[in-house]
Amino acid sequence: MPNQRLSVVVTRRLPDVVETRLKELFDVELREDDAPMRREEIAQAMRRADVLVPTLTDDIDATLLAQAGDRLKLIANYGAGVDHIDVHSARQRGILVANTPGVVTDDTADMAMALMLSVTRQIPQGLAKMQADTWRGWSPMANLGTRIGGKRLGILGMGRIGQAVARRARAFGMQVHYHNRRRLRAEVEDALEATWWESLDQMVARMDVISINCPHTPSTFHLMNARRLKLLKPSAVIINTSRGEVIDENALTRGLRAGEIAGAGLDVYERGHDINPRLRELPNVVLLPHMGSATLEGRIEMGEKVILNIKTFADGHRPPDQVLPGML
Ligand SMILES: O=CC(=O)O
Repeated sequence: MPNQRLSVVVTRRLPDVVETRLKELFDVELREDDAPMRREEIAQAMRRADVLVPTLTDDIDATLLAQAGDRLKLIANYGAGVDHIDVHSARQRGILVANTPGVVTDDTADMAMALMLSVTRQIPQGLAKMQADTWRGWSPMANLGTRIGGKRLGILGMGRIGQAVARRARAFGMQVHYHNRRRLRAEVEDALEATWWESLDQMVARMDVISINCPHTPSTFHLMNARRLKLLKPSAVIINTSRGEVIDENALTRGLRAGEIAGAGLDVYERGHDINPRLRELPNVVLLPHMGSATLEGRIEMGEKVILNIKTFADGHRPPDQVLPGML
């Protein structure tokens, strides 16, 4: 629909520069405060807007999509993961879905490394000591962590983010292994010096650190289930910067409590911010509030991607970051 100002509803507050640009280009409704919209508000928005810009805190399921009017043509998600959107239902209703891949890659990979080092080098424990003023000076046997250099890192999901983690891990001297539905092309694998495992079970059993970097889809739900978690070496550490649903959180908590897994660094949880309370009590766990992609630069670039997706659609083309059900 060229030469027409599209009506766009955005469900959360975004960086100022992004909101300003959206106002220049579209007939946009922005949020006054940052509270997530209620389901009913989203349903209403989907009846009056051409484009909805939701985020991962909005559950755009089939029931909600059934309430969308004929007007809604595009869901331009602010974020890379689209597991909160029923992409199949949207397609059946002729609603396009787009996301913001690429711009969250490096920030999320940085956070995976930060979590890995936090867990293995006990950084939060060191910080707590300093804050409690209980440090009484250097001692050879105090604050002993584990070295990551020379250790085996198993990356589960070798897409953009997995590969960015691999490059960082190589720079830290780790041996990189990965499991992915599809094996990487030989030259990509060689450049990353990464070893492919066809069997996830076999890889899991041999790694010192596991990093979860696959998206959450029906086939990755609880990929790290109780049985597989039991295959981990008791000295192994698990890092998750992807989606909580890939790990059975209760089984992980049990394994950590029982000493069957040495530690975990988690940025994401199975039930959003409703975290298994027992996880909080564990000393060998570093928990972060889903901040893997949280840099101002990244958030602005995500906004630029959303705008490009909407603008391209407004010009009568497919959004560059269209998500199709078959891609999941
Ligand atoms: O988790 C963040 C994203 O999906 O962009």
